Amino acid sequence: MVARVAGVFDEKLTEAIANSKVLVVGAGGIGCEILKNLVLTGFPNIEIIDLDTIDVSNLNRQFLFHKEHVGKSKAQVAKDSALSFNPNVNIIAHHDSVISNDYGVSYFKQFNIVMNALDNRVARNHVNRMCLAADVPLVETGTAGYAGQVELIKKGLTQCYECLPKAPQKSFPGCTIRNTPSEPIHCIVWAKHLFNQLFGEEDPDQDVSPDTADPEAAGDAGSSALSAKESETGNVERKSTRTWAAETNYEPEKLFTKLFGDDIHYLLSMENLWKKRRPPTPLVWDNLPGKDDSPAKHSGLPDQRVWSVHECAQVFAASCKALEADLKGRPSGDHLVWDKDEKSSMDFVTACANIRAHIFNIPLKSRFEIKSMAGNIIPAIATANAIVAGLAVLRAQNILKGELEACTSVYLRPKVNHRGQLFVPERTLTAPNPKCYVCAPKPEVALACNLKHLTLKELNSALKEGLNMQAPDAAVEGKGLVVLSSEPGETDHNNDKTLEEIGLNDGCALLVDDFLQNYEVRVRLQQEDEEKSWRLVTELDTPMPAPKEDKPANGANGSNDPKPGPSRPKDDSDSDMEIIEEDEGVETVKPPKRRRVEMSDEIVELC
Ligand SMILES: Nc1ncnc2c1ncn2[C@@H]1O[C@H](COP(=O)(O)OP(=O)(O)OP(=O)(O)O)[C@@H](O)[C@H]1O
Ligand SMILES: [Zn+2]
Repeated sequence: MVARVAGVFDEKLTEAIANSKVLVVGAGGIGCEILKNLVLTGFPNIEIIDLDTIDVSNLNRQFLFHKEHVGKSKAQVAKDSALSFNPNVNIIAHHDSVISNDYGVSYFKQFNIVMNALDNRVARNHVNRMCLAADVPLVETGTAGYAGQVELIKKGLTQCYECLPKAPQKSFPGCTIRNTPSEPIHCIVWAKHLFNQLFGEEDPDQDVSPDTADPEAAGDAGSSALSAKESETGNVERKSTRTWAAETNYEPEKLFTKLFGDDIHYLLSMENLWKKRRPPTPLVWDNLPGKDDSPAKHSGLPDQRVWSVHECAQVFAASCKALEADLKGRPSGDHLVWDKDEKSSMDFVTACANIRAHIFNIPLKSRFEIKSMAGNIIPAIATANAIVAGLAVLRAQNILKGELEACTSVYLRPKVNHRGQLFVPERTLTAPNPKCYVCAPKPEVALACNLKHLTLKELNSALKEGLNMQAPDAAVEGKGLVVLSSEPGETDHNNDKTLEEIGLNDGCALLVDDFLQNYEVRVRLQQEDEEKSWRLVTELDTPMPAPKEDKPANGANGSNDPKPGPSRPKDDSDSDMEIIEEDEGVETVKPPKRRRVEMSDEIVELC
């Protein structure tokens, strides 16, 4: 099949398309559709970037990919398949992260339009900045289940991707997770933390053992358990869970007894917790509910069925052993990264979450349901991707015709609204937020921290994490003193000095820039004695205009992006699923094969 579009569009558009050059970022669910549409519409010069390889789970909706392509570069295969529709198109494929020095401002400048088909904030923020710096119109797309969105981002004309604050991650108090879970999600978060404690990157904020500092337990928490003997499985919370597990050779029965027996006894001894709650029931390995279930109870798809506690314990044992073997096969100090698509990781979390749920009288869930909840996932819908990609290419045509004012955002609603609309366009473009710390003429932000404690190394992380910079350089305003340099080695000797030690005090301002992103921001330092780490204070935090009437409420579909009015859906797609939000940790190097960090990691606040 060869697409022929001559005569379909008016002369002006045909010519504009013929002279255009378009960059598509992401060759996943939406990216494949966009590429196909561009090729069929006669766009002659297209570049496509994707860092990933094709997974079997992509095949159900990323139709440019087939079974024989599994393991190959998404960008390259997308190119090859798209060329079969129109071999006359010039497509350049990059198997690469868009967040790479190779794609600087001058690279972006060569395009008339950039089209984002990404699945994470980090990459979206980055492309947003590159397009602002290069002054290239960006068509930003996203879907979340049946909902979707297409919007134009154009310097000086519209809001940028970072003009509005992002929805905070859903958080649960640490003591709910560790001591008093009451919903399945609490057990799922606990199970993911346990995975990290045993096999992943250990994080002290993800402790899974009973929390004796729980204010509700009021001081005498667990005194009886503490005074009790040091059990065979190790005293509760005296060693790190990992150390103890390694010493016991990850013996499933011993792990089970500690986690679901001893620790629960310990929690029971925190009597105040159970005065108004149903107390948990410790489990005994040899006597688990469901042991004598008839085989009929085990029929049906294992993913859709709720496993008995006995089955969960068996899956727990098998997955523990598989994960231990995986960990042992790695160089010392390496760790596993939880991945909902990795069988043992998902089995482990399903089993642990359900065993804990049973203990706390919380309804058990199927593996399928837990997978959705563990990744904050909703199904990825191929038709939503296709519709959004279609709208995106229509917007690309508007842009080429110079009709920027007509490029209002369009929202795909999950259901027809009271006016009978499935697509809801904005009436006008939304102007840039003058307080945006990215696209304002003089971007500014405050960094609240304790200058006596925050080191330069931590400042570097704060700028990277908080401001999504890749390689920040920072100099003291008015003095020109360079305190952070992106040149390796230049300021490393100061890494462990605190900001106070290098002479920075409350009210000082740093001029911070990221050469790669062509982005400069003034960072005011704000001394806060109580601040344990750091916090960005932006004026974006001021309330935004109320949602307009006929749009889905913010986050209505669980999307990640708190735009006023319709939410900006996020398309963190997965096999048959789509993640709404996660603390993205997309690799920024050039990986031939990535292993995405897909922890949705609800930020757990310690109470
Ligand atoms: N920094 C980046 N540079 C280039 N491509 C990226 C980057 N971050 C994400 N992507 C790509 O954006 C695409 C998003 O598409 P989509 O949401 O459909 O993902 P996907 O194909 O479902 O991936 P998976 O199911 O493996 O998570 C993915 O192919 C992903 O590899
Ligand atoms: Zn902005």
